[in-house]
Amino acid sequence: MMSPDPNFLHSTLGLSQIPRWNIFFPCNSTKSQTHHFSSLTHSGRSEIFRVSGPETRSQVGFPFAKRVGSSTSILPSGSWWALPELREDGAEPTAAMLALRRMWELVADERLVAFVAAGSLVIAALSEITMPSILAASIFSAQSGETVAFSRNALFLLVLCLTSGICSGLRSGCFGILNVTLVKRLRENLYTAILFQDISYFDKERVGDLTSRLAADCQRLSHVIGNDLQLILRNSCQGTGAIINLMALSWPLALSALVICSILSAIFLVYGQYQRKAAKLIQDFTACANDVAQETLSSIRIVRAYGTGKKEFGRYKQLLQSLAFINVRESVASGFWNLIFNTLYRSTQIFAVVLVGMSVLRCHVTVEQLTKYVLYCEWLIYATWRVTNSLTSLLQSIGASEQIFQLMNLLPSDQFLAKGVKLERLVGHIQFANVSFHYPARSMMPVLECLKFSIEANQVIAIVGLSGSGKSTLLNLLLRLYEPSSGQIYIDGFPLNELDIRWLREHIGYVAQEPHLFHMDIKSNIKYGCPTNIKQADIERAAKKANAHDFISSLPNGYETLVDDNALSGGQKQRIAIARAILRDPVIMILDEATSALDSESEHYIKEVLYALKDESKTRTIIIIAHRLSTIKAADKIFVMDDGRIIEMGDHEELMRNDGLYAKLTKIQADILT
Ligand SMILES: Nc1ncnc2c1ncn2[C@@H]1O[C@H](COP(=O)(O)OP(=O)(O)OP(=O)(O)O)[C@@H](O)[C@H]1O
Repeated sequence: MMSPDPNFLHSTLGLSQIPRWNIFFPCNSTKSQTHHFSSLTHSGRSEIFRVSGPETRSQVGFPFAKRVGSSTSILPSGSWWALPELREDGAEPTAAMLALRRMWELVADERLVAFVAAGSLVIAALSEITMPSILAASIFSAQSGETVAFSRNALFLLVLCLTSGICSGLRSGCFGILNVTLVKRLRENLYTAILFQDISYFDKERVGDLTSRLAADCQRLSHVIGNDLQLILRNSCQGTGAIINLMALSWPLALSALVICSILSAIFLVYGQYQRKAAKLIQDFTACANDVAQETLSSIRIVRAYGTGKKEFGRYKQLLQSLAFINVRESVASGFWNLIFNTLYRSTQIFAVVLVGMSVLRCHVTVEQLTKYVLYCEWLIYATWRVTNSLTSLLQSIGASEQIFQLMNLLPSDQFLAKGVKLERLVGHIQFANVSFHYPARSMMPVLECLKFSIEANQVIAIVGLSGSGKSTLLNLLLRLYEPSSGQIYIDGFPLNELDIRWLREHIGYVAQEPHLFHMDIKSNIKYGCPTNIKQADIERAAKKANAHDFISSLPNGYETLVDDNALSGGQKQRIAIARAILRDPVIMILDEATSALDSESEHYIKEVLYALKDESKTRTIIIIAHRLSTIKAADKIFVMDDGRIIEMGDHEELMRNDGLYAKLTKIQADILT
């Protein structure tokens, strides 16, 4: 099996697939004395660099012995252990304190629960750590026939047992509540912060990355309170109790136990770091593998049609190899850790028995003290291990929280902050005054240049032009999805950016070029964004005007049919989207005709919709981007766009007489259709 090919990973995944880390993956190197690493960076750039070292075969490891290569490479710090590099996300202690404070602010409402959690944690820990001492005392008091002391100890044990049981239950329940509250509030705040960003923000960010912040990263943070913090506090209490008890028994013995714990902690820190790095890589590569599988399976028709099944399997297999590469190393490291931990732990017991046994023989300590020493040593070692483990995990989880808090710090778009003007009545007069625009993501590429026109209320305006000439962009500005780079747009004489955008959008009906249906029934899709008191009769009326009623009624569940983006044809989706826009009874109707709607049915259908919209008492300004020019002959005015400018303007007859681009496009389409 080959090691993962970095160039493959780079070209097929881009870096967006591995969102958060700079990953350096060891390449296959059979002869050279150096490691080649390929870095997959955020910019998608692939860098190769070398690290000197012994000969390696950084292959995945099956069969294991064959893959290990030279025997020295598997020794600690040997080249076999090299994992892909990634940006450390463990938080600094100061950043950790800040993050913990923010988390506390999110759960501060539940402070009573927090105090009960902390209180029960301390009481349970103290009860548990007192037990070994009383247990030993009970046994030895029974052995020496001290009935009163035995009964007192047994009763005390019962009380400790009850308190630790009740308090442990309270502790887990309360920490659980805090945990759920934290994750819920994190997700609420994060989702709101994302939802109210400018549209240009979504041009830069991948939806997959944002949803991963919401799902995986928030879930990961839940470990902080539910697990890490709880375990750190609990084991610190128990560890301190164990040390105090050991000190009370004999301070030289207590110091020797502490030395063993320090050695174990140091080894664990090294192993823990390796293990967490491996865990993060496993998480990332699993996510990549899932992405590839999701992409392939959701495009299965294209994959089948182009016969790329094997290639897609290859993509997936490469990622599985990367996963196996890391998993094998992680498993071997875990084996080493278990070996060291168990050996040291058992040798501590032997050491204690030998050392303290000698003291017993010399009558310096009693057998009861020896028993207590062994028991508390055990507690101390486990407590040290758990504190070290949870502390590393806490810092890692908090490291992951940085991006969440950064996102939560984003201010909502100005559109939602500003309190704009609500006009008494919207008439539908639109004016573009020297409007120029470039997308924020492509600041060097002007898309619209010095647009200057006005549209009277109740007019039907058609916008035509070659693909990429800026038609949809013009509508995006009118919907205020983006702000013009220069110039001003006026609605009924008011600058667009001074109007209350929510109010304005209530009066605009918009049908996008690629209409999107939500995963809900047709009825809910049609009334999406309308007030809740819409009647079924209103929905059906809108559907009839959009020519959607007949096909909806023919479905087995009619308006109750559950749909999504895949369950209907393009034309049917377009009709539902039009019904949705009509139901709003908009003053300004914006229709971005689907590029694919170049069939003969579409001609009648667009005409019918325009007719239905005009055939009403209400004044309505209609702007339609038309790809099929014969559909818009009757428009009051036609704008012809080319390369971000309006190069011709007039009605059908005028433009045909002009014999410009419009006339040329009309003739070409007529020739194609005859
Ligand atoms: N979100 C975006 N970020 C950057 N550039 C964009 C974005 N959307 C569109 N563009 C670019 O802006 C230009 C105009 O695109 P627009 O979608 O407005 O053209 P169009 O005339 O509507 O095309 P079509 O008829 O094919 O729908 C194109 O060059 C396109 O690549």
